[in-house]
Amino acid sequence: LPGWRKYNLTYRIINYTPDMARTAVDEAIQEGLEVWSKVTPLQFTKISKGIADIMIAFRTRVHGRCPRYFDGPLGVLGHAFPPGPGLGGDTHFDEDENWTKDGAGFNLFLVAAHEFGHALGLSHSSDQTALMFPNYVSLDPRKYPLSQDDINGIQSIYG
Ligand SMILES: CC(C)C[C@H](C(=O)NO)C(=O)N[C@@H](CC(N)=O)C(=O)NCc1cccc(N)c1
Ligand SMILES: [Ca+2]
Ligand SMILES: [Zn+2]
Repeated sequence: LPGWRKYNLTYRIINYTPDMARTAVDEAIQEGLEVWSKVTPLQFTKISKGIADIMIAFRTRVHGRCPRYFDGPLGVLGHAFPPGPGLGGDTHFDEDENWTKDGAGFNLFLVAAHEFGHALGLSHSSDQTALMFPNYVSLDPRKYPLSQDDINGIQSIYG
């Protein structure tokens, strides 16, 4: 099964980027998760210690026991592991990027929403309008970032 076998998932923000206010990071992450909970029965609960399903961290280059590495400024912006125990669901953002809550640099909400798609079981889409399209397209973050392709994908797992 490509998805989580439960609807109530926990997440924990392990560390914060210095690029943004902590409250702005909390909001961007929460909204990035809400994009998906709005169209599925999924619920997300923030915890501040212990092991969460979705452990979120800002990292650079080779980091911890993560099998994937970051590449400095630009290029890869983040990665997330598909549902499962341990590393499954964990989401990392490349701290060598300039993270913002507006149009400058890379919008954390938009990248987070994309990465959480992976953390919930989605892979990349060839639909240019999809949030799960491989490349970052700077959308107006206030616009609804999910395309029908994204909704079909997530509802095929958690319908
Ligand atoms: C092979 C992967 C590790 C690439 C990585 C990715 O897809 N992470 O989910 C990534 O950071 N891709 C860049 C594009 C690239 N340089 O390969 C990206 O912008 N992904 C985040 C993103 C954010 C918002 C929207 C979309 N469509 C994509
Ligand atoms: Ca990078
Ligand atoms: Zn991706």
